[in-house]
Amino acid sequence: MSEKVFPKDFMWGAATASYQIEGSPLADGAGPSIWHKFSHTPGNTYNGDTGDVADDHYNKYKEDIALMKDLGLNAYRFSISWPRIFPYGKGKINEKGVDFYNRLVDELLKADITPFVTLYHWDLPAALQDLGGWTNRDIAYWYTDYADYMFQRLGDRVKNWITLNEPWVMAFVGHFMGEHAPGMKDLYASFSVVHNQLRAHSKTVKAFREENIKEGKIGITLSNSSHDPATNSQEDKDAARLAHEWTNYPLFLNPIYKGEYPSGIKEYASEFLPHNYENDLEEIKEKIDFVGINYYSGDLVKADTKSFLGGKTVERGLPKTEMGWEIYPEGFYKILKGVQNEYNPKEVYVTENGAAFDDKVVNQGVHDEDRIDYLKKHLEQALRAIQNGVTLKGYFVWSLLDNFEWAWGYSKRFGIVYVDYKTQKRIIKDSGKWYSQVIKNNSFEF
Ligand SMILES: CO[C@H](O)c1c[n+]2c([nH]1)[C@H](O)[C@@H](O)[C@H](O)[C@H]2CO
Repeated sequence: MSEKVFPKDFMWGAATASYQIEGSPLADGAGPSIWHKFSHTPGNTYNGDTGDVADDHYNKYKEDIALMKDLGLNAYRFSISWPRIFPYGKGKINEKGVDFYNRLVDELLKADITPFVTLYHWDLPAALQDLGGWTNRDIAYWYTDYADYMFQRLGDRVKNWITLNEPWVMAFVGHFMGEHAPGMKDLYASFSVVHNQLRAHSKTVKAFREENIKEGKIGITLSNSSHDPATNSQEDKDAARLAHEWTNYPLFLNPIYKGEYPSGIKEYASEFLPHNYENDLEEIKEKIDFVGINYYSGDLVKADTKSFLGGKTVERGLPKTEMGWEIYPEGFYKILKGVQNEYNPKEVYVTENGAAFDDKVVNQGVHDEDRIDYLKKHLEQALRAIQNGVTLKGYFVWSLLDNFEWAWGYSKRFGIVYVDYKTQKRIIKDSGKWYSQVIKNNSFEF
């Protein structure tokens, strides 16, 4: 393999999520999600932004798939909105919600674009939150029933399934920091949410196996930030290791692959884990087909007795994106290599990588050289990972379209396609044109 070309059949895609792009959250019988309620609660999002319209993808999906085709994508990662299917989370089924995703999948296949479906990207049916949401052990059954229903309805055409998107963010940003829905601030709740998501994930993997979906594959997508010790001191090294075990893939892959939480979590955070959690570990340890890795940035960790797990992040003084995240491509390699070394997954996909910059339309174009530079530097590290034994099979840029960036509303743009929210006009940014060339050449050098 030439040193700058990705393997033959490497998958090139883009990623989105239902609440961030679809709009029409209550259309055609859909029930409210916790993000519908959270964004409609004053003070929770920038400018009071909500997902009521977003990119109007619910109505413009055919136009957007035509855009994907123009860009040359051969895969597309999107999420299903659980409350469109089960308006109350369980029980009554909303056929019109199922129809939308049937139409979306059929249109993707017509365009020769492989669908990669995320079953859960944070938009929990609000009715289930009223029952405790992810803190209620029964959610493992509610979620598995929802997932299994989707396998039955779409499994003849959708072969690649992701159970959960970034369970760490759901658990800690949503239940400890309070900055995401459902807006809780309870560390015990957070660790119960970690544990119940793992139970739901593994029950769903079992249900997936029983559905016997021809050529089907199932995995999980995990958030990661490369944590390096701020100094060579043992205290900083220990703090960086704990931060890695807590916020990155080990918190979930250790139980899934090894049947136990990471050693640092057991040693320093076991009081927060649910009572008798050990009884669930055997069931949680369930083989998956691939690991999805999300990566955006890295940081330094300094020992700090006042911080949770004894560490706080400090900056390196590197250039930052519009999110204030330092640009650290080498961390991408470290995360990818670390996953392979620690768990040796059959397949790895980069299910999100991208950057927000202050994009402006100039002469009907968006000249986002900073995003091209970010993407190129990270693709170099992804190829380096493959050349060093990582079973990386595909890359999904975040995101196809500028979209609703959670608590930041529409103030942060991650798309390779610009969205004018007043007119809903799409403009392919220079980074989108560049990415199209990457796909055509299977390389970031052309
Ligand atoms: C530290 O970044 C996280 O891993 C992360 C970044 N992002 C994500 N997770 C989410 O999966 C997306 O919904 C966000 O839109 C996207 C951009 O913020």
